[in-house]
Formats: sequence, C-alpha cells, structure tokens
Amino acid sequence: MNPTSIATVSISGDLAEKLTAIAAAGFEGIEVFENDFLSFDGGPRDVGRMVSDLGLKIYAFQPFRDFEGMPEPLRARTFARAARKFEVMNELGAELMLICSNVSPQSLGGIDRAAADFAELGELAAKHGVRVGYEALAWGRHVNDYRDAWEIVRRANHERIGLILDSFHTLARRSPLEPIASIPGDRIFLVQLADAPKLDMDVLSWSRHFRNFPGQGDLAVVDFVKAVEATGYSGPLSLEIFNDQFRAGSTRRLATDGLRSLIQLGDKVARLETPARSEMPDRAPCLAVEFIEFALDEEPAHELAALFTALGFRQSGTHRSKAVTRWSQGGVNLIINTEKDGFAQSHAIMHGPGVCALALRVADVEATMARARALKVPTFEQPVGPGEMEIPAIRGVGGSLIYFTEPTGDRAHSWENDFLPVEDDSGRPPLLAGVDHISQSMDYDEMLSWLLFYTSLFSLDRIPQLAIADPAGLVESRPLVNAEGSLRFILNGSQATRTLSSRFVSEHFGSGVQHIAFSAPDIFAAVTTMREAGLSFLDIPENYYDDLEARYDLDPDFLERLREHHILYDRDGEAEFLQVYTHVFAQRFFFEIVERRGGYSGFGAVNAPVRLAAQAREARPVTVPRPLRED
Ligand SMILES: O=C(O)c1ccc(O)c(O)c1
Ligand SMILES: [Mg+2]
Repeated sequence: MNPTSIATVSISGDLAEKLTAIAAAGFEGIEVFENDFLSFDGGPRDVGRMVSDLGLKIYAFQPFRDFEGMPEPLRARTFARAARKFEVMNELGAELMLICSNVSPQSLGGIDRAAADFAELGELAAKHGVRVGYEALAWGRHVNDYRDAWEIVRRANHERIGLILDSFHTLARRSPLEPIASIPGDRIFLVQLADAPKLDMDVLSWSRHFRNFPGQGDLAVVDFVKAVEATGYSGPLSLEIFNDQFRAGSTRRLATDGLRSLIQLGDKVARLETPARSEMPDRAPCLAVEFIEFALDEEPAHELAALFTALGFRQSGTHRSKAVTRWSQGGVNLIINTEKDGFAQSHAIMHGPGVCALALRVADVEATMARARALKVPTFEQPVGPGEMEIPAIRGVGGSLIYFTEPTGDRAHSWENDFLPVEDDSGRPPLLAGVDHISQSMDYDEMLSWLLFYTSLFSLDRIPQLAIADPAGLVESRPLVNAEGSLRFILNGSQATRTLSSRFVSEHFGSGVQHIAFSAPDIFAAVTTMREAGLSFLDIPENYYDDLEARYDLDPDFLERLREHHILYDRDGEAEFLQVYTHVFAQRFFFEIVERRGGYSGFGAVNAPVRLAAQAREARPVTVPRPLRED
C-alpha cells in the first residue's frame, strides 16, 4: 500500500482545522501548500510541530513556480529564491519541493537548458538535504507533458532531482499512459491524484476550479494509478484538488471523502489484476428495497396511515413491543414509527415527519458491513428488545439509517418476526408492485459526498446528471442506478436558495428523502382505485397536455385518459414512462407512482419542470391580482 496523502489546498478551513481533519480522517501525510503556510500565524517550526504532533508527515512543500529556463539576471534570482525556500523547508521538516513547469513568458525553452538548471539545483538541494520534484503543468509554457518533464529529469541526472506525476495534467491532455511504465519507480518522487468531470473548457480553469476526488469525476484515474504501479513506485498517493465547492465545504466531511476515495481507488486498481487482489469485499449488490421507515408523532402518523391506506397499503403487522406498525402491498413494506424514545424519535424531533431509515436487501449483509467499515462509513447499533435481533445498519443521508437484510435465512426474516402479523381478509389485489426509486434532497455541496458514498459501497452507477428548472432556480439531479433496475436513488441539490429542493433542506434541518416512487403494473387502474379511496393527485396544467399532443402523435383517447388521471408522459424510442404525483405530505415529502413500459430507463426529466411548478403553486397561498379601488 502506498502511503495516503492530501494537499492542504484540497479542503476548506484554516491550516490548523485542515490538519486536524486530515489526521482525524486517517491520512498519513500532507503536501503543504505555500499559501496555507504563509497565512498561518506562526513560524515554520510551529507548523512542523503541529504536523508531527498530529502524527502526519509532510510529503511535499509546494508550489515553487517559474524556475527552469530563465534568462539572466532572473535565473540568479530564481536560484536565490529556491535557496531561501529550502531553508524554510528545513525548519518545517519538509524534504521534497514541488516545482511545476514554468509558465512565464520570459522563460526560454530547450530540454537541455532546463536539465542543466535542474542539475545545478540538485547540488543546491543536496547542500540543504532536500530533494526536488518536477511536474509538468498541462498549460506550462514550454513543458506541458509528463514525457518532456521526465526527459528533463533524466538528463539532469541528479539523485536529488526526480519526477512528479499528476493524474489531472496527464489525463486532461489525453497523454498516453503506456510510457509511464518505462520510468523507474525510484525516479518518481511523488504522485498526485485528482479526478474531474468532463467539461469542454480551457484546461487551466478546469484544473483550478473543477477537480474532484477520484471516483467523483469522469477521468480514468484507475488506469493512471495502474500505470504508475507498473513502475514499482512505492511513495505517497497524494490528493491534490482545486475545487471552488471544496474550499467552502465542511472540512471534516471533505477529509473523510478524500480518504474514502483513495480506499475505493486502491480497491478498483487491485481488482484489475487476475486473479483479482482485494482487501475488502466487492461493492454490494442490492436486490431490493426491503422497507422504508417513517418517524413521526402520533397525530400526523394517523394522517400518514390514511394516506397509505388510500395508496392501497394495508396494515400487515403490529410491533410486538413498540409503537410501530407495518404496512404492505405487492412486495412494498412501509413502517410507521411513533416511539417516544430511540433513534426514530430523535430523527422526528430533528427533521420533522419523514423517512428515518431504509432497509436494503443485499446479497450478503456481513460483506456489505465489512466493505462499509473498510470505507470508513459510520455503522449504527441500538439496543434491541427481548427476542429481537439486531439489524446491521450504517449512517446514510442526513443522519438517517440504512439497514441491511438478506434474501433468505435469519437476516431475511428477523425484522418481520418483530411484528405480529395482521391477516389480510380484504381480497384486494395490490395496486403497487415495488419501489421504483428514492429521491433525496441535500445541500448542493454535499452531492459529491453522497455520490461517493453510494457508488463506493453499492454496485450503483451514475447516469448523466441533469439540471432541472424549478420556478425558483436550477436543481441538479443525479441518478444512481444498478444494472438490474432493483435500486435507484436520485440525489437532488440546488445552489438557488428558494427551490423546492433547497427549501426542503433548509426548512427541515437537513438532507433526507423527499419523495418515493412506487411502480404500478397499471397506473390508470391504480389512480382510479386510489381516487375512489379519496386520494387526489397533483394538478397538471392544460398547457402540458396540449404540448404532449403536439409533441407525440398520441391517440386522442389515450391523451384524454392521461389528462383525466393527472398522469405525465414521456417516451424514449418505443419505451414509455407514465408518472403521477400525490400532494405533499406535511410539507415534507410526497409519493410518485410510475409505470415503465418497454424498458424505459429514465425518470421523466422533461416533465420535472412542470411538476416542480405545480408543486410550487400548491406550496404558496393563491393570490389573484385585483384592480385597485379608486375611492
Ligand atoms: O494550478 C497550479 O498552479 C498547480 C500548482 C501545483 C500543482 O501541483 C498543480 O497540479 C497545479
Ligand atoms: Mg499537481
């Protein structure tokens, strides 16, 4: 295992906060960014002591800019500047200086000139007992490819001078990875890692504002690390993230995410080998949503039970010892928890009525928990009643829980055994068949954290992110799906403060489940029966249906049925999607019912703005402008 490291520039906070969070997350070392050092109120020895007291090592001091290829008299001044920095490094306890390739218009090109500069700098470095690593910036004036940087290092031929590789510069420029294998591992002094979303923009702005942790972006960081591994390099893998959101986010959360990203990266690289080498179980396959638990007070709980009943659920169980009931239909299980103490109660006090826990049916509970622990996901335990079995759980979005169950054996049925069954004598066929997706709203700057959480722990993959227009601003919507279609999460976040998604977070003290979509084998029949039971659905404007008529060549009778049932429609080739929404419950969450026809794989994104506008209208008191009276 290579040591884990992170550059201080990667996360928010002042230097002391950064270092504390980095150590707490479990990193072995850091790259000290000069700016963090310069703005620190204390000398280099104080910083060095703080770092070592926290058990961290300084793997690099950086960046030193615009060194190689300078004409005199700039050249002499540059060497004097380097000598001063070497002295600072000695006091700091930093042994490696990172020099990035020159961007100055005054610099002169030429590999031999640069190599000669580095050979001379190697002598100066030796005098100070430090080493220097050279990194090609993708926008360097004369050197912008790691192959040229390596050629300069090779020709400098000095033991104090080595190469620094950075996945971003390499992958952003689409430099080939194969030549990395021919660099001797001990000539590579440091390897920096960053991912980034694919964006069509100039590489400097892309690098300075949009880098993110490996696994959060679209770059082939796994292939890059694989190529580095082939050199025999055994030094640190150091995260170096320049990201506007990260500079503003929670220091501790970012540090934890960083380490998690390195752990998952190491696992991915290990799995490329044949036979796969790995130190933890693979990403957990999710078979189904086992149950969804709602925590709330008794009064709203009665209303929620009435809503469940209208949706076709029936009470299928009563908890043996707690104020908890089970509601079921067609393989969907919902739990209403009104206990006066315990986790559910504290969730309800903190967040209001809502989903406090999900249970996922996984192939192997022990393996899932082992992977969660390896990824440093917090696990959860609470006291169980007599005769009850502990259900293993982890902490999920907004402090909610994710329980794990298995398809067969004790872990399949233990939670069911906590309930006294209520016989079904209704003879009603189910209207709903399963949970289609679960949508969670969160602060915009938490989205990448939860993306990493879900995709590193479960076999869930990203499909392209969408920006959806709410009347009060844009909402980013990021679906995570498994290949079988048995588990789909949607993460929503918005930088605008008054969107439905943002108000959900701000008015309910944090992130959580905003809506749950159930699948219906026949959405028209479901809506009809639910209406007979007294349920009404979100009003959809006439304009929407007029537009549908123009957009798709729909049968007039079918269109009329959609309109009459308040159902929204989307089509993708031959595949079709039908969706309908309940009103919002307790200003907190709502339900959706969907019918997928012919393998439709999306979520009706074209309809989302219509839905959001309809919900915004319902959330506001209606004010109709009246003419001013003139008396
Ligand atoms: O953006 C920069 O200037 C910069 C500095 C140092 C690095 O290691 C790097 O990758 C980029
Ligand atoms: Mg770098």
